[in-house]
Amino acid sequence: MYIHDPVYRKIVVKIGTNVITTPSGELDQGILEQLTTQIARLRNQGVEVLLVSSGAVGAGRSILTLPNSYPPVARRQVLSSTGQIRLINTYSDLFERHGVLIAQILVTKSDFRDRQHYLNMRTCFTSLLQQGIIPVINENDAVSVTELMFTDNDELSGLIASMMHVDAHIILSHVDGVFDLSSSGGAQQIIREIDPDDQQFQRSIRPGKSEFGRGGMLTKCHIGQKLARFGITVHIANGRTPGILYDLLSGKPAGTKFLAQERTHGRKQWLAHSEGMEKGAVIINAGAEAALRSPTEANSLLPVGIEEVRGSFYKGDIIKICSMHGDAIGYGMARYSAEETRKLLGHHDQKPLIHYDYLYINSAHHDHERRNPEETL
Ligand SMILES: Nc1ncnc2c1ncn2[C@@H]1O[C@H](COP(=O)(O)OP(=O)(O)O)[C@@H](O)[C@H]1O
Ligand SMILES: N[C@@H](CCC(=O)OP(=O)(O)O)C(=O)O
Repeated sequence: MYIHDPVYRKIVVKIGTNVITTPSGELDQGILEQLTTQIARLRNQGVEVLLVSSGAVGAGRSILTLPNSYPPVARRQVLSSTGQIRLINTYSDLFERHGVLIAQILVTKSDFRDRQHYLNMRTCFTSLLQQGIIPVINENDAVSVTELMFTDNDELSGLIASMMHVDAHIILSHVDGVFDLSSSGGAQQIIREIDPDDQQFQRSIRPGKSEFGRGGMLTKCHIGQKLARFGITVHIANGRTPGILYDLLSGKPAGTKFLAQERTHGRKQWLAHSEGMEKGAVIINAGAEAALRSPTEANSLLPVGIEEVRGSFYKGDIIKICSMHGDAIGYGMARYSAEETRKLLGHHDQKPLIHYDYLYINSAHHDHERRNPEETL
């Protein structure tokens, strides 16, 4: 299959556990063959592909059986670290048939925590792509535990998509896309296109996830909206549909598409993914919140609007910005330490704690489905 003029030149493809696992829990060779063939052909046509694949825990489950009484965190560690070998070997063998070399990159949330480390990772991915190698990425489940875990690989792949400034993030699930579940009765329709500013469609999503999946549809849509606002098109489609990647890269309608808005600055994209990585927090008053949320003005966060400083942070650290009600309204990079900020609380005529260029404000409150490790097995 040759695609005449692929609509995207650089993509992240995320494959969920349920896509590549048979009902009995084995890796599904047939589907893996289909997907690796499509990816290899796209790559051989010059499309740059970063692959984020789940399935380590699933593959581990097919290798060994642990007693039911086994502690959940240790279970995930044992299954993922044994299963990842099987998963990556399967990918390596299948891509080799097409003469494509892959690299394995396992990451944790803390790898994205400071800007220098983040940029080092970007250099790594860029260098691999330059060499024509496909990075196959997964969370390092053996060492990432509880609060420093990604919600799921949809979150991780979203972070990589924005870090690498890709044209499209393709989330391959075992369902055909986002269905409109808001009306009862009758055949359910797929929502073909979603404008990232439209909050209404979320009513059609049921919380919860499938067996073996970790995040669920709400997380996928949350990522879809966020990336589309940064200027990255996001597709949620069925990874089991034959030729699905060819269809998407040919511009044929398939699954659900989040329509990309104008591109935003890379630094703000990084800050937008800072949830859980902050070193401290500030509580700001209503006036400051209104200023930061202003749709017409680019305002920085000044000490005069800060009511309280929490935790201990230094200049250059990421901090969370909370409203008086305790809601996280955004993230930014601090220009003062926590101690210096405390001294400046409420003072006028001071330089901003967070300059506008280093500030990201959530555009809406999203329900976020965070699962604990016990629920992921
Ligand atoms: N509106 C919706 N459209 C499609 N699926 C939905 C919707 N709301 C909830 N879901 C559920 O989301 C699940 C897909 O998410 P997830 O379990 O994360 O899949 P995967 O493992 O394929 O990544 C489906 O099993 C489906 O039951
Ligand atoms: N890192 C885990 C996958 C976690 C995950 O997000 O799974 P999924 O919801 O199937 O994409 C694994 O490889 O088993």
